[in-house]
Amino acid sequence: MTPHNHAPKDAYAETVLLPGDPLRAKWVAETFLDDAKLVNSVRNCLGYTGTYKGQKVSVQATGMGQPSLAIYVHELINLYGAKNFIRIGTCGGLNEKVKVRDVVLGVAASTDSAMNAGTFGRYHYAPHADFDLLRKAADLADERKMKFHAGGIVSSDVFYVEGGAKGYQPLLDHDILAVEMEAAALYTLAAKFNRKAIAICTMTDCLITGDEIDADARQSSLEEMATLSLDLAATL
Ligand SMILES: O=P(O)(O)O[C@H]1O[C@H](CO)[C@@H](O)[C@H]1O
Ligand SMILES: O=c1cc[nH]c(=O)[nH]1
Repeated sequence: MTPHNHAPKDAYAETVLLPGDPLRAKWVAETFLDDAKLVNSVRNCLGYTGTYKGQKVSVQATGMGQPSLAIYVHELINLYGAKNFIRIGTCGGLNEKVKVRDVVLGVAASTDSAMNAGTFGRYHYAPHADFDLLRKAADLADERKMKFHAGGIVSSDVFYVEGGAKGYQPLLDHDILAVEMEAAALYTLAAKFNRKAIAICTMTDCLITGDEIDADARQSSLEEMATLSLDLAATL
């Protein structure tokens, strides 16, 4: 038990899906898991454990931004023994080849966050996904004939970036596909504690074209990301 999580020590599975949004955690648990039980509701940052295709799986909301995610993931690793982390997020498009509803596998996560500066000093550490998870996720997406992209993303500390897409110009110039707000901290923590992590995100709004997911399509779009991630969890 911690100030952020009142679940007992054995409450979580080794594999944990991590949406930012607590209601996405609830939706995944109630829609796709068998025997889902609420294990954490501190601050309404909901966490559930159940089974998927016979495999024990958890889903824990992280809130928005790297400091918030880092609290939940640090505790999941160090107090709850979690081993594999699959972020299931939304992201903004930064590249015209990524269309609304497309899934992005975050191979590496650049960031403007100061969180790693103290740790790495003069180095610019490159937070990256686990290769095993990445390869399995890409293979599963291919099997489903899903449209996905694998490449660099940016974990931004700022949602409302000055100038919109133009505010990301150096990243646009270096083939970054999308922006979200948590993957860099997740990848860094996973590397530090020898765990596996990947961010799988659905593009909901393109900062270049202004295209947005429409309300009707939102659920079904996130469903592709959720079931791909659960199928990945079932292989671990
Ligand atoms: O949909 P989630 O997982 O919350 O992810 C994205 O959405 C939030 C911003 O709206 C940030 O947390 C960003 O990373
Ligand atoms: O962080 C995010 C997530 C979705 N869309 C954005 O523009 N930014």
